[in-house]
Amino acid sequence: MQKTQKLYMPDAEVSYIAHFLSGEESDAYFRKLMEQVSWQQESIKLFGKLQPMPRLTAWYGDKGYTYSGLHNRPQPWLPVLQELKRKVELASGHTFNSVLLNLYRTGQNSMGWHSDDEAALGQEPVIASLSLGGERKFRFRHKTRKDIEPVNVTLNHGSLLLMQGPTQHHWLHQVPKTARAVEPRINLTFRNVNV
Ligand SMILES: O=C(O)CCC(=O)C(=O)O
Ligand SMILES: [Fe+2]
Repeated sequence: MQKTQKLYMPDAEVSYIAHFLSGEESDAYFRKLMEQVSWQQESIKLFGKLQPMPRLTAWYGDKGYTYSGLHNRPQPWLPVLQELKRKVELASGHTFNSVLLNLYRTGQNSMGWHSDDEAALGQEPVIASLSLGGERKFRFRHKTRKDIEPVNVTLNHGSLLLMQGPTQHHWLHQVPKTARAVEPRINLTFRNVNV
């Protein structure tokens, strides 16, 4: 059942569909993506030093795009990614021309605080984030208002999180490390990139 839950967040528009894909579908997509995606170990510049990113990534789509200071030439769509893109487009009512994939191999893999506010994503980007595999915590924090509490969502196997409207202007998000033993997790963020 695709029940949409609206998160209560001022200055944002975020909704969550916990059971976007069935358990069986989710298992099958997880296995296919582990196998078929060309996972890369990229580096990021942190305090002037090149460091390996604490996760593997891959980029598929129609156009090139700069992300975390890296210019990635996207790889051509795989059939499995086009299939997922179609499902996400139907559910969200938006179209997408690229997907960024993240593979968090252990609880020590993570993503730091950021917002997806690169110019190439446009003024009020719609970002559809599909999660497969181990559950991880996803945190939101308002950029300027200290009176607003951070928001935590557990992104489960087969869930879809939709961020749109002014969300990226006003909020940061992260996937923190966890000391718990967690299964590997794949996240796909579908985006629209204008070049
Ligand atoms: O793994 C996630 O849920 C978050 C991914 C993300 O924020 C991003 O790719 O920009
Ligand atoms: Fe993000």
